[in-house]
Amino acid sequence: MDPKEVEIPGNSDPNQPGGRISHLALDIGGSLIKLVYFSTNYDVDDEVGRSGKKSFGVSNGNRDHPVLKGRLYFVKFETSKINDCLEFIQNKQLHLGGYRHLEAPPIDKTIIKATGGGAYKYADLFKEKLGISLDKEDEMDCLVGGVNFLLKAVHQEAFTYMDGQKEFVQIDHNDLYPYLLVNIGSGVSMLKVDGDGKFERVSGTNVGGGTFWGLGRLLTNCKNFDELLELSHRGNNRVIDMLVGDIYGGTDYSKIGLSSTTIASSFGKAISDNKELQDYRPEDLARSLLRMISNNIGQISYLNALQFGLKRIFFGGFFIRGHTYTMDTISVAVHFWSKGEAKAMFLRHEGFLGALGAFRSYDKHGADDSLVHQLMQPFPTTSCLAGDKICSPPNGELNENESIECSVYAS
Ligand SMILES: Nc1ncnc2c1ncn2[C@@H]1O[C@H](COP(=O)(O)OP(=O)(O)OP(=O)(O)O)[C@@H](O)[C@H]1O
Ligand SMILES: CC(C)(CO)[C@@H](O)C(=O)NCCC(=O)O
Repeated sequence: MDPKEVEIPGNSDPNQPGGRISHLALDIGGSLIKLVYFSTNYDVDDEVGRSGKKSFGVSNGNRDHPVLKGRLYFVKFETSKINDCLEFIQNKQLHLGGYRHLEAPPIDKTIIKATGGGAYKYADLFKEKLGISLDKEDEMDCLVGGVNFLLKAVHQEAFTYMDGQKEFVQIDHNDLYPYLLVNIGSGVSMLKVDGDGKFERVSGTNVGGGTFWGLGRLLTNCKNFDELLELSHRGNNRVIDMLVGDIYGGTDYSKIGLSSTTIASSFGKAISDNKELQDYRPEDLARSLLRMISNNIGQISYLNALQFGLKRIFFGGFFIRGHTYTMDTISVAVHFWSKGEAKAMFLRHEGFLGALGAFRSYDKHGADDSLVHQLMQPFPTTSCLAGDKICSPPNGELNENESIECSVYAS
């Protein structure tokens, strides 16, 4: 794209008098649509500028673009409710926050960065309903771009979770690579990341978040994902999982390092209990299912980390949902299989990696890493609650309905 052919317009944000929205990016996945957008109350920022002038190219002397100070907003919708998402974008006029091809025919003039399979599947719908074109960015590129951005720019983004203890991880920018990124969406992608834009998708599994939600819904009749998570929180997996102790008469199988409480076979008790589905409590079914899927992903992740000699594994994707039991199970699996050698880490903005990567790609043609050049500690806001039809996570760990204070360059 020739920078001369485009402009990034600002438009009014009805929720923020005088606010301007200058960028919107989408990640349209198999289960969820994620939106990231930037909004500012200020016009061109005076404070950061040099020589008392408006801040053109402030922190990067090569740039001759104004700097806008404002906030990044994070919102999500279920993909099956894409019409709610279109309505939200329309109501807030977010679709004007892309870039414009000045010479394109009217229907192709406004362009929004988008990633995920839905950027292909729903391109015509976006054109028909909002009159915008989706500029497709590769999903894996965006995931890696999103994580690297978060790890470098956001204070207290990554943390470990084990035995009920959450600890933020200090990221050394000079010692970040290589690492394994495990993105648990509907399906799971595993990427070995060696640098910014330097990565390989080394593995994946079809047993992921979609499997948990899909099977869980069938087994428990839950009506939404958070209800299923909430159920799992209250359940006891031992009711339905077959443990080593169930097979070994209550004792450990210590010769091969298995304690009596290790799950020998997920859902294994169902073969001999002589019970029907309705005889099990939905709580216990949900717990066994969550544990089975989290364990499996933890183990495959560890095996990939082992194969490529990686000690750090970052887990992202909306399956995790900041849910303590999920994180605990994944961490224990990684710890168990790696004998404490590898470390599972989680991300505060876990579900927005791809959308953030797409957001960053607006700056592809600019200098270095300068679209979002200044970030502060994220803190909660209520600004985007109105458009989000999805409840907050059960443990109150907000990964949506949050904003990050930041600055962007506008063309
Ligand atoms: N409110 C929700 N509704 C549906 N699923 C949810 C919700 N919250 C969390 N999830 C979980 O998150 C998963 C989707 O995660 P994510 O948005 O990262 O992936 P995706 O982009 O939709 O999938 P993919 O990348 O495979 O296309 C769901 O499959 C489900 O397990
Ligand atoms: C197909 C994608 C990449 C779509 O996001 C994801 O759902 C996934 O990685 N699924 C796992 C596919 C596999 O590697 O078996």
